[in-house]
Amino acid sequence: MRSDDTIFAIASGHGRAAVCLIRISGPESRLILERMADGVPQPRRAVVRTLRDPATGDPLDQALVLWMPGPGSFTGEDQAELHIHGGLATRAAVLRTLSSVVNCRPAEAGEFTRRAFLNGRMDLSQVEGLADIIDAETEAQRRQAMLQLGGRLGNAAEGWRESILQVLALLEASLDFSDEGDVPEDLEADILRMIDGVEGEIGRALANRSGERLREGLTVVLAGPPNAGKSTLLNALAQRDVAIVSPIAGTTRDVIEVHCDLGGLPVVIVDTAGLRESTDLIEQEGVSRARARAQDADLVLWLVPPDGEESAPPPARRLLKVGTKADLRQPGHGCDIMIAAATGEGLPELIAHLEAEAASLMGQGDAVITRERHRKALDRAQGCLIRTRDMLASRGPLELAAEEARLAARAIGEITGRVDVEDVLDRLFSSFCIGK
Ligand SMILES: Nc1nc2c(c(=O)[nH]1)N(C=O)[C@@H](CNc1ccc(C(=O)N[C@@H](CCC(=O)O)C(=O)O)cc1)CN2
Ligand SMILES: Nc1nc2c(ncn2[C@@H]2O[C@H](COP(=O)(O)OP(=O)(O)OP(=O)(O)O)[C@@H](O)[C@H]2O)c(=O)[nH]1
Ligand SMILES: [Mg+2]
Repeated sequence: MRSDDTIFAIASGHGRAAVCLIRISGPESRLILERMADGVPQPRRAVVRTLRDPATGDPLDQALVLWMPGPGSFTGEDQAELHIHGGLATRAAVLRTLSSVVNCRPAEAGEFTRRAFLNGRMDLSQVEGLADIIDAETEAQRRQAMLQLGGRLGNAAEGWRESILQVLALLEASLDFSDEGDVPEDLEADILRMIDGVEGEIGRALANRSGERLREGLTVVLAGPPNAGKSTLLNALAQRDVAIVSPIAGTTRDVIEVHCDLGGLPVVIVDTAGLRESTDLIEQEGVSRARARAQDADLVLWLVPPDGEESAPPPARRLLKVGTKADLRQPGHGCDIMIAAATGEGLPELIAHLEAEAASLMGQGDAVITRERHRKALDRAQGCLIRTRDMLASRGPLELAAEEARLAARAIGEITGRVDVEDVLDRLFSSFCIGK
């Protein structure tokens, strides 16, 4: 895809709408406004203009028109916006005219933001923050994404990288100026202290996994024998009729996911097939999917019906034993919590428990890293730093210590996209919607 093309896209949602935003970026943006909108307005001043087909003079729509010249614009190049009426035919007419009056083409997913990145308007960690803002479903996710867009991770990474480059400069100076090929003693102490400082900060960032959990959402799997009341509980938690409930054992076969907002925290509740030996091929598949999801879950709610005490839970990282159909049984069972999803009994307690669990795993909102990509880069950087330090401390070859420091700086550079991130870019931008 050529990056000097002029691109356009509908940046607002599709379907029937009050207003539709058409976004344009690239060198022909000015020409588009001259031909279709009777000239170029003052920069960043919204004006109402009649859009026309320049070939016929035909009025297409009344639009709010914006001119945002580069390099200060979002993409770093000339941009225009047409806020038109939302009708389907209006949209079609404006888009058709756009591609016929000047040389321009529809944008790819994330292409506006890709240009902003390529033009140095934002670093890669900020681009990820922007992607997370679009995908945020809860308040805590939105906050975290805003902090990343604001540069919290990018600034930290740049700071670490600068410190490592300082270490590297001192190592290289020692290489050049010392006859013995080692570091002067007082300098060595300084270098070791600097390495320890950066390594410690990176270690603290790595120790906090709540950012990744918050971005992904906490996965809670409902598992148990058939008829335990899993789907009834899912419907109660979702507050809508998502899953089929019936007195027939083996009703649920597919995995059903519902995204919930528990006090601003994202929790994905997963209903699964009741676990039992079955000769039915479809049910067997459902049961094996249920086991797989339980194994991966952050938390499994193991639902035990009044007559189901003998069944054994599947392997799970964390498991809460929930007695169901409390209305049908005597109190006093070996369960962590008792509910009757059909009547609502015990649900506030269960929800409070889930909220507390979610808060303890992702509630602080103070995590610097939010993706596995960041974790992998920092892990590598930390390994390199530790090798740099060990090499120095054991009077190993200075060249090798310097090389490890160089690799550490490179690994950190991947976070902001300073170094080889081509493969990351394609994946990231394709996760955006068209028009972003
Ligand atoms: N209509 C509209 N709304 C939008 C956007 C947009 O592009 N268009 N955004 C896009 O995703 C977000 C806002 N982000 C933006 C960031 C920078 C600039 C921009 O052109 N800045 C110029 C001018 C600033 C000024 O001086 O007023 C600059 O930084 O120089 C625009 C939007 C969300 N809302
Ligand atoms: N009395 C009573 N009945 C319940 C309660 N919860 C569920 N049931 C009934 O138990 C039966 C099974 O409920 P489901 O929610 O379909 O059970 P399930 O665990 O999803 O079952 P499978 O999908 O077959 O694994 C239905 O008839 C429900 O109405 C409850 O709290 N009290
Ligand atoms: Mg079910």
